[in-house]
Amino acid sequence: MKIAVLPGDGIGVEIVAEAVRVLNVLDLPFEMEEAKVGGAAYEAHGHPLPDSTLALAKAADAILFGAVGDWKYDTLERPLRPEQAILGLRKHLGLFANFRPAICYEQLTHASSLKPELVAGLDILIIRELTGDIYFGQPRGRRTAVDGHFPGAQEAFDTMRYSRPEIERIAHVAFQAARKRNRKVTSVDKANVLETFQFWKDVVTEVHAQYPDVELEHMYVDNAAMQLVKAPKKFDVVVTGNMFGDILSDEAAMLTGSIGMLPSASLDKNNKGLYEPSHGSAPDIAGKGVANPLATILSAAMMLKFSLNQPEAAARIEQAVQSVLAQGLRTADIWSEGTQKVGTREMGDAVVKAITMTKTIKS
Ligand SMILES: NC(=O)c1ccc[n+]([C@@H]2O[C@H](COP(=O)([O-])OP(=O)(O)OC[C@H]3O[C@@H](n4cnc5c(N)ncnc54)[C@H](O)[C@@H]3O)[C@@H](O)[C@H]2O)c1
Ligand SMILES: CC(C)[C@H](C(=O)O)[C@@H](O)C(=O)O
Ligand SMILES: [Mg+2]
Repeated sequence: MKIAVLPGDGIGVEIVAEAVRVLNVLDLPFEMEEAKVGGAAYEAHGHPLPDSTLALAKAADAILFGAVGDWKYDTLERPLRPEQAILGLRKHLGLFANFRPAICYEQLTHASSLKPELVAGLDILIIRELTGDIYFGQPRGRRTAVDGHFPGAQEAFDTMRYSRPEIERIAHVAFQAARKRNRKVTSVDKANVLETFQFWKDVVTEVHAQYPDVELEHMYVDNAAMQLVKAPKKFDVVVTGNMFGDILSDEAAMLTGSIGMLPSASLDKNNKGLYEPSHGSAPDIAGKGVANPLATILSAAMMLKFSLNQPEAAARIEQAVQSVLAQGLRTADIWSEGTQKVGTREMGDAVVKAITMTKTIKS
């Protein structure tokens, strides 16, 4: 089982180190190879996604990714910016299906910014289309306006687009995922304004005909943003486009207590995948040893389940995470009165120890 390890920038380095330690304690025949990506790769090779990193990612059975980006690269021309690395990996590897489960662990009910009763027992799954939409649509650029409110002025433009097969395949992913859960899909769109999303809604409705056992509801994205904080437990599977999914998944992260708790899996049509926390490189706390590594550790568990066919090992990681939370250990982002504040490393240590304990009990 070959895993490409791409820590990236900022806290990416710190949190991936903990996930790797957790994987190593499982006693499975992993072959891990690390490569630079993002700003780190730009510094070393002059490009955020060097050919060698892309080749490693392609050759691996799965990819463990940290995060990329730093404010200092924001003035670089766009193709050289760190974020292009993760966008390029998604595109080149065909990782169109992004799973972002938002689960509120019992011990973190009080860490959420919402009232405990709203999030207790929360378990929703955001499925974000990841290789289309305004993120990748062409043309895009800058030009002189020939019409609009200010003809002759400089303007910038992007293109929002989705093709029928792109919508069909993500709709199938969502309905199939719902069959393994509570059989409800909420498709989030902006069909009242955007033709791209009227088409999205039409195609999702057509695909739904093949899944009569799954309930489908449509919701506009502005309402969905509101409903997510009003009554999040009414959702089961949420399926949406690339940009709305980006925004709603950060919002959903706060239902779980912290963005540092939200893992993700980005899958291709054969379930080969890239696994990363939903958050970024957090330059504001990078290098301080305080970042929460649990989203990355839980992403490693998703990797074992989805791409490496090791569901038992995945369950051991998930149980270990629950166990450290039950012990009262908290990084700063999920800390509350009466719990013990720990750093990135100590949190990783605790997860490793909890896994080792289950190993001892089993043998
Ligand atoms: N997939 C990715 O690599 C990815 C995702 C999102 C953002 N980014 C990039 O990251 C950089 C920073 O972006 P941002 O600040 O908007 O978003 P961010 O997710 O990096 O950080 C947002 C806030 O959440 C906190 N945070 C994030 N992860 C945390 C963790 N594990 N533990 C504790 N606190 C955590 C940060 O300290 C910050 O206050 C930008 O360059 C952005 O483009 C990369
Ligand atoms: C860094 C950026 C390109 C990325 C996105 O917008 O997809 C990030 O916000 C994410 O959620 O993975
Ligand atoms: Mg995002």
